[in-house]
Amino acid sequence: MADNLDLVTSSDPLHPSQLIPELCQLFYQLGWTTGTGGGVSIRVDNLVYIAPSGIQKERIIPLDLFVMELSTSRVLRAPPAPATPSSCTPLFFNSYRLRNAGACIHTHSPHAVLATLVYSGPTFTIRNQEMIKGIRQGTTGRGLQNHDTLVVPIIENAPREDQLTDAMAAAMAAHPDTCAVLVRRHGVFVWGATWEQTKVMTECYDYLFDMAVRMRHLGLDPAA
Ligand SMILES: CSCCC(=O)C(=O)COP(=O)(O)O
Ligand SMILES: [Zn+2]
Repeated sequence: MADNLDLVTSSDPLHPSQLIPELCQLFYQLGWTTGTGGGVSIRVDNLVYIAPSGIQKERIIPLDLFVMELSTSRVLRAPPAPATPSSCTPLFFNSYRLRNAGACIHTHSPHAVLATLVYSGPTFTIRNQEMIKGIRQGTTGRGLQNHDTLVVPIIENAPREDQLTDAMAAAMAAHPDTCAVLVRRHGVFVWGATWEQTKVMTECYDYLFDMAVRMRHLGLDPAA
């Protein structure tokens, strides 16, 4: 395969090849992408930018990135072997194909994981919180109101990431307004129209997961 180095070479700080390493470093500091876990993917039209699998995400550089074609799943650009694309690639593709997302962020945030333990059922629910206003309604793209009820589906973890693909797609179909899917004892996937919207929503979701766990610990009902 031709190296297609031009796909990951840019001096523009807003180019996906520059943004993904920067965001991974930022998210590492938040405990979202430690131990090689979690990740960030960005789509520009038919091009999907993906980090390599099993690599310390906070040390990624533009030349480490894969570029894939959304319509065919073909790899257009790959770093030297033995690198492979993130094992979360089919889950990122769910957000692009089923929601036309512009970016997808996967975190292993302890706040998200704890929320999936405290909420033992198939959904996480919280209402009447200011930070809910940072989340958008999936179907309309409009921002939610603070008094709206936020529902995030929770799917069960699996030994391999690709085994989560169908369950994630089913949860997205059952919850057309959600912009996130929690994976029990694992983390969360958040998507949005742009990387900026996706980052903001991931921060708000993370805050709300933490808030709900703390409220329950205090005997308060986050869904009340
Ligand atoms: C200790 S990380 C286990 C794999 C995982 O859940 C993840 O998010 C990272 O997968 P990748 O293939 O992108 O390294
Ligand atoms: Zn993961």
